[in-house]
Amino acid sequence: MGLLQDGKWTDLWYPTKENGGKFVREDARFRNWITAHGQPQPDKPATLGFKAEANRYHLYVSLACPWAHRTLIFRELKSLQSIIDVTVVEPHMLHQGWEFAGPGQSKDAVHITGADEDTLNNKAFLYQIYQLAAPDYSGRVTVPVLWDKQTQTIVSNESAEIIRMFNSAFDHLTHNRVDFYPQALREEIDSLNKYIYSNINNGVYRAGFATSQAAYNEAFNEIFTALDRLESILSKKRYLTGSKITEADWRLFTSLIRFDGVYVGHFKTNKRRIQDYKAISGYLRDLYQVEGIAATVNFEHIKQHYYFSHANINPSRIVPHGPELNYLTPHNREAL
Ligand SMILES: N[C@@H](CCC(=O)N[C@@H](CS)C(=O)NCC(=O)O)C(=O)O
Repeated sequence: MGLLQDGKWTDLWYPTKENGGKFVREDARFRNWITAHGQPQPDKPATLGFKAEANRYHLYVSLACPWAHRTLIFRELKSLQSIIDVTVVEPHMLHQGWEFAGPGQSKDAVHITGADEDTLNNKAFLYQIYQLAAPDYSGRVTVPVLWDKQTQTIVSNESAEIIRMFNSAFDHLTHNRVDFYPQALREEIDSLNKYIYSNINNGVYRAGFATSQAAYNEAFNEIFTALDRLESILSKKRYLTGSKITEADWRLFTSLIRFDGVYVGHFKTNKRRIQDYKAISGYLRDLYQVEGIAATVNFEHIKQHYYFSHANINPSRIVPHGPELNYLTPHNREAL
């Protein structure tokens, strides 16, 4: 685990000491946009515009990562599978960060089924993809990465923005006009996203990566206060904003699906399991059973990543076999 400093790889864990033991997530640095016609977003003049074209863009993802998982879900639900191809990194993120399968693997690497070689750029490590895009890059090397084959650069490494692009920029090519960010619900979705990001999506990391009891306590309390609030919303509505699935649901989904299998144990978010919340657990099964979604969930990569990569949290690197999970039982939420 590490980061690039002036284009050079440095093996460093997150600096929590200077923040009283708190984990503070760094902002993503590549923030350009793909639009149907290639102009930059009108409200983001500093960014470059990229034109939506078939087979021009490539996704680098980890199947373990909740942020990357969002992009795979949108690729699936927006019929982008044949237009945007994907490379899956190895789940173990070790001294050289994310790495690909294949002959260039680091000596500590263990190949896990489902990880790919980088046949597009022929690199061994994800940081080398960042170096291709910006030879003097400084910052963390994260997934997902949306790569432009034409200009050989990274369009975006911010999942929240990649899914917005996927939601609409390619509609004229795919003719899939399902809208997960409809105009009338934008304010509500934005406000849910903000709340869920800080208390759940990033909340579990703030609990798990905390290096002081106080920082852990704060995150832990915020997570379970938020889950109680979501339980109350979801006992009255099938999805967060009502009867239609929106972006806010998919952003919550990728954290919920990792909760009982990993966060409860590895990140110590163990006041309750998702299974113990009647409404949230039914809602999670409902989303999991949407066509195409189960195939985007890989529990082997998820468990291998967290338990094996974070040796400061789990020094033995033993990956637990349990718990038994079954998201295919009836959700009984149609009536809501
Ligand atoms: N803001 C980014 C966050 C992505 C992120 O933090 N990904 C994690 C994996 S779950 C990562 O690659 N971490 C490597 C690191 O922090 O060094 C997004 O949502 O796209």
